[in-house]
Amino acid sequence: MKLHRNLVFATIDSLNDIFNENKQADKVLRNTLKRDKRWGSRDRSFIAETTYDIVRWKRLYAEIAEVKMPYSRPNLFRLFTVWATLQGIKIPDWPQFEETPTRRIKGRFDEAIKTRALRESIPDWLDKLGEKELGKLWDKEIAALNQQASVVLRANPLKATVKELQNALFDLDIETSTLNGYPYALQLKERANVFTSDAFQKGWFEVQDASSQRVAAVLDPKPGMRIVDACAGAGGKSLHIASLMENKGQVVSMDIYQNKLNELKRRARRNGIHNIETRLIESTKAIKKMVGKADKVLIDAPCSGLGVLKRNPDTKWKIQPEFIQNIQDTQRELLDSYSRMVKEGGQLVYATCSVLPSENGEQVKGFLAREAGADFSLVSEENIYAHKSGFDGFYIALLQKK
Ligand SMILES: C[S@@+](CC[C@H](N)C(=O)[O-])C[C@H]1O[C@@H](n2cnc3c(N)ncnc32)[C@H](O)[C@@H]1O
Repeated sequence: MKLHRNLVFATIDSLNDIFNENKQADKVLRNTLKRDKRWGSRDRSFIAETTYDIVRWKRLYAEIAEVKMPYSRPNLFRLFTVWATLQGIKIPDWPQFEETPTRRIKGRFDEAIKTRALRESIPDWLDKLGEKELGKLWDKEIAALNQQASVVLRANPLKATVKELQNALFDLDIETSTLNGYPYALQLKERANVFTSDAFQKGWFEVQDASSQRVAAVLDPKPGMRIVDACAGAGGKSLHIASLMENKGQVVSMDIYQNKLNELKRRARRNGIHNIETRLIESTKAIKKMVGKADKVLIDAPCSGLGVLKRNPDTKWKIQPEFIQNIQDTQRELLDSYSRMVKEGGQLVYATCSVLPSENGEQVKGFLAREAGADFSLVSEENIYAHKSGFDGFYIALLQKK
């Protein structure tokens, strides 16, 4: 592979924003990719994938390159050199690479990967926490979470069948395969920009990981029901739920951020969905109004996001142990408070995109042991691990109210 100057520079600029300016990787890349209209899809994927790779492997590469934060521009080039050398790419003789020794990279790599926290490129505290919580599973799980995520779509049955969507994409040279056990999913055989397709503009599909598609499946909403999606965000699950209800009944999508709910409304319009009502949670009033009124409530709780490291590798560098502690307090409060919206005989689904038992099964166990959970019983729970499923790590528990 030949390296092109403007693509490498765009990658270095993106890394600078992510590492030194503490900006979110997906937002930084969205901006960088707007920079030059002449870039084709290969150029764009080079910038995006190289940036994500270097973010993912930051600790390992920094150890090999012997550089420390904050990274100067020459140090960002050293990180890039480690990436390129390990990929077997020849380093060009540009002045930016003059100071970057390539000879010792392979030897230092062999030495570094003897230590798991370096090999998997994670902070020491996270390695300790993962081992404490998952024991032997952690080794395989963190390795799987360091793999690049595959792209999975969810067909919107209000607009198209899976077959119709597959054919429409095939006409655009985008090959997909169906996934056993995920009735609306199509997995892309190769990465492609699906957002520019006519099918996307017409609301035929959303991009949604296979594990995430399990959440609405477990909730099992039926036409005519009233469902509360209490942490709806931009609506990934709400849209899925509403589509399964065939636009009949009501989905009340709540969140504490209006901008996310606005995005949800935009997506609902594209999806041809009319039965979602968004409600901003500004105080406990919004919850009190709904106490005992929902057939089913989904708490897709804010979490550490450790199950989705494949697609958000910068989470490794952004979260701190205190954040995980605080988010667990929030999860406990949400379970106690939002479960009150379930009517008698109704159901509650608690889900996270984390693989830590302390955010998952232990939260549910704690809830069931408290007064707030006294009327509930556990029907089923799924611990979805990336190393077993091949998709995101998730947790989904279904609870029944007496
Ligand atoms: C895991 S994300 C939800 C993702 C969303 N359900 C989806 O499928 O796209 C968790 C959401 O909880 C929201 N949140 C955080 N604290 C909350 C609270 N106290 N009450 C309700 N939502 C909250 C966040 O804004 C975020 O959108």
